[in-house]
Amino acid sequence: MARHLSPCSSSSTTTTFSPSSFNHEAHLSRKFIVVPSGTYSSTWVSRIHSRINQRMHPQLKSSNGHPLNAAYMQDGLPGNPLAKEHFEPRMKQRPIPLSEPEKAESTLSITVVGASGDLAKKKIFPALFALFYEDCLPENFTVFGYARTKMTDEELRNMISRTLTCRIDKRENCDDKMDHFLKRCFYHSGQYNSEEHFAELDNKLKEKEAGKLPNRLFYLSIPPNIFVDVVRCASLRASSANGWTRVIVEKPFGRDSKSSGELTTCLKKYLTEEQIFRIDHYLGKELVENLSVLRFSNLVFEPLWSRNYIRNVQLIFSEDFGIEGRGGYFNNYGIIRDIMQNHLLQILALFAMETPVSLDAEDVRNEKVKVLRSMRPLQLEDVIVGQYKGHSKGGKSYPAYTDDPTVPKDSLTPTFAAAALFINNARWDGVPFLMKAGKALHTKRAEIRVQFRHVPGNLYKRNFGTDLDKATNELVLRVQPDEAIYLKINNKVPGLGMRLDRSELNLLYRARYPREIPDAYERLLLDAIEGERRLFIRSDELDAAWALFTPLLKELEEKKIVPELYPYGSRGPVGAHYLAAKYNVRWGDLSGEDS
Ligand SMILES: NC(=O)C1=CN([C@@H]2O[C@H](COP(=O)(O)OP(=O)(O)OC[C@H]3O[C@@H](n4cnc5c(N)ncnc54)[C@H](OP(=O)(O)O)[C@@H]3O)[C@@H](O)[C@H]2O)C=CC1
Ligand SMILES: O=C1O[C@H](COP(=O)(O)O)[C@@H](O)[C@H](O)[C@H]1O
Repeated sequence: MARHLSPCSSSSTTTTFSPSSFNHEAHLSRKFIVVPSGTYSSTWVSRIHSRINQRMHPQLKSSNGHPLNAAYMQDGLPGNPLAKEHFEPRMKQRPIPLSEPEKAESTLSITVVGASGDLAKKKIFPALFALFYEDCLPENFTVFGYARTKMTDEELRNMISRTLTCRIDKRENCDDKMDHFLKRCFYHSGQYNSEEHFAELDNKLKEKEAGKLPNRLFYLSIPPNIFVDVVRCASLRASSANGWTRVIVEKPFGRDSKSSGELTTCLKKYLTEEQIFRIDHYLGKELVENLSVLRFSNLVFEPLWSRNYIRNVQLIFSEDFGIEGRGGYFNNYGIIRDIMQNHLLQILALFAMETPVSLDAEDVRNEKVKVLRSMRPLQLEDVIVGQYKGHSKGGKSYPAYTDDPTVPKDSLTPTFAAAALFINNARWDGVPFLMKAGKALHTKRAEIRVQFRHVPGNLYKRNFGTDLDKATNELVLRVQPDEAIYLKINNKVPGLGMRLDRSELNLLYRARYPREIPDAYERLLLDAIEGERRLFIRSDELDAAWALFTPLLKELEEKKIVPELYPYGSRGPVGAHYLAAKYNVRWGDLSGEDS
């Protein structure tokens, strides 16, 4: 039966051969590939082609520019329990005979550790279903939930089913797809530090894998204090015997340079760097992915991408809700660690990096690290912090941060911060990169704003009035909501006179691409499954990010800097305006002129 066109397939054509009699692993092991006859879908064909390419041309890229399953060739470096020397020969191009398990069909098991939690329910299971729905998961896959909560398989399925949704354009077979997906979901209850319980999980996984080549992905959707326990137990008792084993680690990766370094050291007792996928879900967002495309594939942008033409860059994150019971985590971290040190800094690095040698993960991450290591140390006077206070509006009252039962009454933890950062390199010398992140503000939004310099000797400056800043071009990448890329330009108002206007050249995603945009977790899960690391954080990137923020965070804490209070639902503390003004910048999101 032919399948629907999937985003995981590159074309909708149908090719002919018989799936039932075709063992693609066995075919990959042959030097010459014979395609049997029969009817088969393009999805499967493209997967097979990918596997053939991986085997014969390890440097080939998939159509989206990703290296094809690069990690499949790199995983399993020797020296720890999860390392599989078995894979070492795959790194070399030579016609070696495959072992029996390699010849067998492979399976994928995804274990969501912390399956009873908020992130698992809200994001991970729905993302896995979306991948299944789009035919992006391998034929043989199993999803396991693991947590301490006692639950049956059926109860897990009920829990998951409440948050599954189908892509708008394919609703007709949604229920069937959900049933199929849920049948592949299982649950194992266990402690996070029990090798015995992970050995039980291993038995269940083996049962489902049924002797096929097992690849295993663990998603650590748990609080950070139990990361190492889980990695130890999983690596010793539940790693794949002869396939790959990878671990996705959720943030926070420590709370400063020291704790992050310790975490990395502990994880590396059990995992190689190649097996660790540190997730920053902002890197999986559509508009963040598009940042490099916009810059490197349009001649009109790249030449302008420097201090010569750019006045300042703004990275803005705001949420219109408060902490809402997450104080146990948040109060120990604060907004700088929660958003700036990772999400916004990652965007900054992508924005400012030099052209990488290629789109390979290591080439891109090398360039990002260079930017991070070129950052000027952050000064306390270039940062302002805030905390939301209670507020009543329209008969409704909104709580202060310290009203939350999970937050200590005397907490100084910032729920808002703004900072001016600089990159000490030739391209960006003197250009302020302003970051702003806050909870309980007037709007939910994430965007990248690029304000360009004035036009020298502008012929039309008389027509702009006194505020020439208002006449400069501004490029905005609205990451969310309502994804868009727009460029503010000056144009003439039609008519006989010479009146100038500000307009937007607007690529509004919902107008141009009516299809639903995949969630960031979908992209990142798929990448981890394919062994693509470009959108995951390498340990030296992490070190550089912490090296930038740790001294500032220490100073804020040691000096007990009191955050400026701002009302729940407001535009944030006024200090953010003064900070921007210090560098002749106005926050673009507060200008009120965007459409
Ligand atoms: N929620 C979100 O939107 C985001 C979360 N993250 C990160 O993802 C991870 C998971 O987040 P989230 O799902 O919100 O976390 P939860 O607090 O919901 O925890 C997940 C599961 O871990 C177990 N757990 C919770 N606290 C403890 C504890 N103290 N000791 C042992 N087990 C515990 C619980 O399962 P059980 O009791 O059944 O064992 C819980 O269901 C965290 O690292 C978080 O920082 C990152 C970005 C966004
Ligand atoms: O990592 C985090 O991100 C969320 C915001 O993610 P988004 O995709 O909804 O923008 C934030 O609420 C949370 O505090 C933080 O830990």
